[in-house]
Amino acid sequence: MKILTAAQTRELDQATIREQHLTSAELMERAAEALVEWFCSLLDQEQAGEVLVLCGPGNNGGDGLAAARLLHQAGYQMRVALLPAETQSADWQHNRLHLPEAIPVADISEQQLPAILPGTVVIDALFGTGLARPLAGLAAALVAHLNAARARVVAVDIPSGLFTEAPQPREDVAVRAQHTVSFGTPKLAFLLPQNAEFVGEWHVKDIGLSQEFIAGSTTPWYYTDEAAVAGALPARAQFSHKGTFGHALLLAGSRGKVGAAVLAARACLRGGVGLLTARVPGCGYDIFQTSVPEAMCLADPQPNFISALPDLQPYQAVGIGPGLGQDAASLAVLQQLLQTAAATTAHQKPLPLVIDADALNLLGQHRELLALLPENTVLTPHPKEFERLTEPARDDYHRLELLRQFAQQRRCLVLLKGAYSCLATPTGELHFNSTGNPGMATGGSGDVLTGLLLALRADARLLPFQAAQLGVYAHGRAGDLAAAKTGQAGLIAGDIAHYIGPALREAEA
Ligand SMILES: NC(=O)C1=CN([C@@H]2O[C@H](COP(=O)(O)OP(=O)(O)OC[C@H]3O[C@@H](n4cnc5c(N)ncnc54)[C@H](OP(=O)(O)O)[C@@H]3O)[C@@H](O)[C@H]2O)[C@@H](O)CC1
Ligand SMILES: Nc1ncnc2c1ncn2[C@@H]1O[C@H](COP(=O)(O)OP(=O)(O)O)[C@@H](O)[C@H]1O
Ligand SMILES: [K+]
Repeated sequence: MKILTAAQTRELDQATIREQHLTSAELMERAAEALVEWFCSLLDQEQAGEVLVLCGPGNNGGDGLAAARLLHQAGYQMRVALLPAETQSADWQHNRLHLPEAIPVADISEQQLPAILPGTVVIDALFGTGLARPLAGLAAALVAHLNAARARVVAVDIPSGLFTEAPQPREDVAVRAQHTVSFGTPKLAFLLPQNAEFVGEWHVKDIGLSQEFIAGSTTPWYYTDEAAVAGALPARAQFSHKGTFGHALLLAGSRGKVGAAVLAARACLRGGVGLLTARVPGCGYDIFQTSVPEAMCLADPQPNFISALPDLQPYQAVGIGPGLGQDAASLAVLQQLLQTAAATTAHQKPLPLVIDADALNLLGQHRELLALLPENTVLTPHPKEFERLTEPARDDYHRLELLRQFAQQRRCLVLLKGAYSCLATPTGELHFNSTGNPGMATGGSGDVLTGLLLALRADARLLPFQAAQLGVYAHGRAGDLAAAKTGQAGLIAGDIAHYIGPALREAEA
């Protein structure tokens, strides 16, 4: 699903009106109906108590006025407060005229901020995608008053004060909502950690906006939902054999971290690899062979870390990093891997690599090695590892820009991990993942992801981006399936590996 800018959202609005021969008020009515339907499913009249709608002067306020009317008709006890402005939009005026007289309406002023008791349900319809500048004056005072009130807040389209695709100066206020109900497409602001305290849980409602306009829009931002990966995993042909699905090499583990190799290997096998060989330090040989009998194992001559690169000739993809440690000998292995991979081919392409964890940290310390990365290498840094590869980011938006630049410059697929993990492509696209949950914030989750990505990169049937996107999505989906059984607190990384099969099956052609 595409993520559009505020300007594109406005054009989308107009395109929909033209294409479907609507009035803009009719489109606003759809938005209000979608909001109200969602609201009624959240709280009934009794649970809601009095509902206060705060309305700004534009179409976001217009949505609020229309929703107030519809909720009143549904039997909710409504109150409306209007933020004064020199002019109001035409559809605002339309809905103001049609507001039932039974609903009390007050004008907001510095002297008369609306009373908001703790627990009141407030619908924030002050500003939406038309926010033109940071909040100041009365609007800022109102938002501070609302945030101090400890009300239950539902934001319409986007919490007022948040920009759709840009950061706000730090001192600015924005509404802190528990829920944000948005229309048509998700907003970039929803996907960034710095906005989580404002956005709360977000919901995107389909209001029949022009699919043709969306299809024709250019954007660097995408949201990987179920539809984006549907059918991404080709069905297995009747006469396929283990060679069909690739032979992967995993370089992982050091003394005390052999578990990382075990987890990555299990995930790789569950990811459908044909054959898996793991290079582990000498101390890991028995552990590994006992824990993952389906994989082959090449013990390193060193007992505590990996010091020598096996011959790469038999392999269709190589993963390196989980539990690797940062010994100088392992750095030399990484360097040799990068040099050799560029010259080795699988499926007539540079040997696919997946680089994670300490291998990323080593790259960060020796940035001259970045120039050796073969095209379409998959790197999976969490924000700290990404900072070591690049520079500290000013904020989440700046980090996205660094991510985009890095992926373009290095012609790699770079996955910035976390909630809504963001996959950057060599062409400058950013794909935010929709699956996963905070139960996955547990040691080893990333190792499982590396193993799964390795399996999918070894599968010659998948293009590099498809493999990475499917891997990230299925990893999160496996985490969601696992959490449904164990709860988030009880989830451990091995559970994610266990559910990779069911998660991948959902994406099978
Ligand atoms: N597109 C869609 O798909 C659909 C969109 N819909 C809805 O429309 C919303 C967008 O409406 P919108 O464009 O009228 O903008 P909106 O957010 O109401 O704000 C503009 C007003 O605020 C003012 N203003 C701005 N910044 C300010 C500030 N800092 N401090 C003070 N004032 C400030 C600005 O005044 P000005 O800048 O001219 O002074 C203007 O009056 C969208 O979020 C969604 O809810 C749905 O109805 C249908 C489907
Ligand atoms: N709050 C969250 N929501 C969704 N996914 C998460 C969340 N926290 C962590 N994850 C996922 O779990 C994995 C954690 O990886 P990483 O930080 O490398 O952990 P480790 O090094 O312990 O294996 C990533 O894929 C990340 O996207
Ligand atoms: K709003």
